Amino acid sequence: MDLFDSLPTDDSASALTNFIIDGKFMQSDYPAHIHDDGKGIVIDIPDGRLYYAPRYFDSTLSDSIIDSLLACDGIDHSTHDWHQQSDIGALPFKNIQWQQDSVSMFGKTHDLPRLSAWYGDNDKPYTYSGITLQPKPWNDILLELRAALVPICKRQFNSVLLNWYRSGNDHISWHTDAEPELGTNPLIASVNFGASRRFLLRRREDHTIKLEIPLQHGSILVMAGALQHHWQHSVPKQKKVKEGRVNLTFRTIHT
Ligand SMILES: O=C(O)CCC(=O)C(=O)O
Ligand SMILES: [Fe+2]
Repeated sequence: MDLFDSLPTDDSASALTNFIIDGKFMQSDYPAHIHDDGKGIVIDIPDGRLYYAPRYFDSTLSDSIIDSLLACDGIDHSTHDWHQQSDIGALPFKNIQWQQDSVSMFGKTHDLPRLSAWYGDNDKPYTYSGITLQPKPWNDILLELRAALVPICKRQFNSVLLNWYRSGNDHISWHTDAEPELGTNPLIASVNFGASRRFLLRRREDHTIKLEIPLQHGSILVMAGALQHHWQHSVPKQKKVKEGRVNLTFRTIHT
């Protein structure tokens, strides 16, 4: 079966109108409209543009995708206590070789508060938070997800960074995706499965200017324009969230 046989064809367009009130995105001041594809919302923010499709993949398909992304021989990923698991990189994951990355700061190493994996064309190394990652080769699931983005992004990305937030304790701090190898005004497509988490954006030079988007199971968020140069983003801790979440950010690396 083609994983993407069942893209939603239902009344998702009518559900989208709940995100737009008087021409503005949710509680924000930013103008928003429904995209011609009927699946997503376009949000215009100063120096950037966002496309958000809350249910790009239907829930049955999304369930099976997260199941594949976390599958590990001999472990039930949905009940396992991943925060207590050491030696992640040595486990027999079926599709994604997850790893615990760490960063060095002031002579000390710190584990990142999430697990990650990097896949893509093999000639595209990437430096991220001070660590250089060599991508692992594409597999079928990642290629299908990449293909599903073509109608929106009109391009084939050459790499993807996966983040696994094991629970609401895992998070990503304020940052921009403005590494030099992404070029000027990078287009970044973020795909989300599992727990719904808060995705926050704030202006680099004025942190009181903010926007929040709930990234739910099966959603896609595309960040475009000069956004990475003017806005930071983060996924804060949400202590009450017990369920895991996998986020994939597809990117084009220029080397
Ligand atoms: O998990 C997310 O939604 C964001 C991930 C992210 O910002 C990144 O990997 O650079
Ligand atoms: Fe990011």
